[in-house]
Amino acid sequence: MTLLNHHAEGPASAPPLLLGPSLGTSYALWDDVAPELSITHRVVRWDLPGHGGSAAGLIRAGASVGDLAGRVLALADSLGIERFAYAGVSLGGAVGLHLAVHHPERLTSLAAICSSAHFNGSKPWEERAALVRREGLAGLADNAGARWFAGDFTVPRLVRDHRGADPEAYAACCDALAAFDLRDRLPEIAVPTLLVAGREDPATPPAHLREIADAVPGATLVELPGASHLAPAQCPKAVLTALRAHFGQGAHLGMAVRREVLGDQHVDRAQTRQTPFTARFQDFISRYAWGEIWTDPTLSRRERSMITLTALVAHGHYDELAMHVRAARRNGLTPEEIGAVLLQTAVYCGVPAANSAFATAQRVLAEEDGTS
Ligand SMILES: O=C(O)CC1=CCC(=O)O1
Repeated sequence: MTLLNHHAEGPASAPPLLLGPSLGTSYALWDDVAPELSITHRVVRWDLPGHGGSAAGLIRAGASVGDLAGRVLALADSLGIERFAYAGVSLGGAVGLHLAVHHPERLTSLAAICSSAHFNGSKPWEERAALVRREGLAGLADNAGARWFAGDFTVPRLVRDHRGADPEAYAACCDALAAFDLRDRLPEIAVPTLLVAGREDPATPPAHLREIADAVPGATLVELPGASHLAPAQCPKAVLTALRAHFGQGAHLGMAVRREVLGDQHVDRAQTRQTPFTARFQDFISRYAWGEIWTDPTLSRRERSMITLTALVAHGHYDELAMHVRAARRNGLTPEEIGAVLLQTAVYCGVPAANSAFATAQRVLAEEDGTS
């Protein structure tokens, strides 16, 4: 079966995240966002039928958003992806809402960006479909900037892709928008849902996203100043921040605990030194060590500090030990208690190891609070 054209990036073992485009665009809409998301996710972005590299024959006149969602599920199946997080812009977001209502077992999480549960009824889309079937896409592409972007901003590649889309396939996507209205079903959506609105979006203004946020239980709404309809292209950093917080909560929570235990100065320094080569490791540490282990309430942070100090002495990791002596003080251990832990390591890890550990800890404590 012919599949939607797509581009996959990120580790094959990472949690899958599918990204959907808006009408008239291609997956290039995600150029400034997807590579960053692919640090933690297996990102698959796809093209609408007749847009970008997808065959026009993948959609017919009178199509529905459900038909497009079916194409997305077929793509996921072909990649061996059973459950996935999903983010989509406008029509791509409508596909996400449809999946959340009709195929909730396939979704882990949803973000709808500059989208809506209805696109202002059928009339404007019937008119647009008729115009495109009659005259092609040149006229619409000429004024794409005003519909898509705030101010003088533009992305020539996206406007070119709009001009190059197949008119019949584009018109069939308009048919799908004309028939789309999911308002009554929104309260059924049970996956974690994020709505992102562009404050200056004339096509799907913030009120449309607020309507979804009000109806979907537990949904979060973020409004972006300076963004119009194609927020991922015009405000990629803000969109990235919102998506990261939504899809990577482990890392988010982990980062907060890491800052509490190791201090802002240390974490900021580690972040500044981060390179594309080390980014996945840093993210792994935040999610796993800090997001899962240090956040587990079974043991107190004081107890975890004692265990960590001992383990670091056992393996002779004295640089890490210095960092964790500081962390132990932040977690409430007194210099006397730290000394007692190190004394015990002399029994179980060996006197030379404890000797080096005392030297390291003494230096750190003297720097920290002049207690030694
Ligand atoms: O093309 C537009 O004017 C805006 C739009 C509506 C639905 C979509 O995907 O883009």
